[in-house]
Amino acid sequence: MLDVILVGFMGAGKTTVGQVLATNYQRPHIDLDDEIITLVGQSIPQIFAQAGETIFRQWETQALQQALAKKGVLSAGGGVVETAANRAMLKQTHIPVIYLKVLPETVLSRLKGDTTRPLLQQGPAAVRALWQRRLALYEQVATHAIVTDTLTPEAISQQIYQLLA
Ligand SMILES: Nc1ncnc2c1ncn2[C@@H]1O[C@H](COP(=O)(O)OP(=O)(O)OP(=O)(O)O)[C@@H](O)[C@H]1O
Ligand SMILES: O=C(O)C1=C[C@@H](O)[C@@H](O)[C@H](O)C1
Ligand SMILES: [Mg+2]
Repeated sequence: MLDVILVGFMGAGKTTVGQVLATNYQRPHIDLDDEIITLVGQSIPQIFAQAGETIFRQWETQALQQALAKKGVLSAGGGVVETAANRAMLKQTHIPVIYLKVLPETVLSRLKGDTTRPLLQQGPAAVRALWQRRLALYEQVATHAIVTDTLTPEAISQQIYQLLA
């Protein structure tokens, strides 16, 4: 069974913190975006460009289903909460779901110049609107939340460990 699932907006640090947690506590690390890339055999920008977001979300649901049966630390993708079936899976599981909270300003600063996230390419106003719309969705699925804007990945990893101890 997984130990913990990390959710939150793009740039919240799910991948970074998941790697630190997994290394520190000698657990496997699973990144849902990497699982999708392996499943489909294409990069995320390629999937969005060729198949579109709706199909990407279907792959994401399949990857989540598979990941929930694995062991270790799962870093979700930022949009995992977009799909009702994913929210239901996250709410039903007994695995702790940690919401890494981050302000849009922090996201925009951390991900300035990023070209790997298709939903960031529409500019700051669109990112802020997406962030606002998703707020309640992360709250719905989370068992715990950590405000991460001013914390290092190491400090966040330690807070998660303490929350789960
Ligand atoms: N706590 C932090 N403090 C400073 N920078 C951070 C922190 N966490 C992550 N970053 C930086 O922000 C960027 C995005 O981090 P990361 O890829 O972990 O985000 P993510 O939540 O996995 O995003 P996505 O939803 O797109 O998968 C990286 O450059 C990373 O180094
Ligand atoms: O927030 C999102 O919708 C996304 C976040 C990334 O992790 C990737 O899953 C993809 O770029 C979509
Ligand atoms: Mg990530």
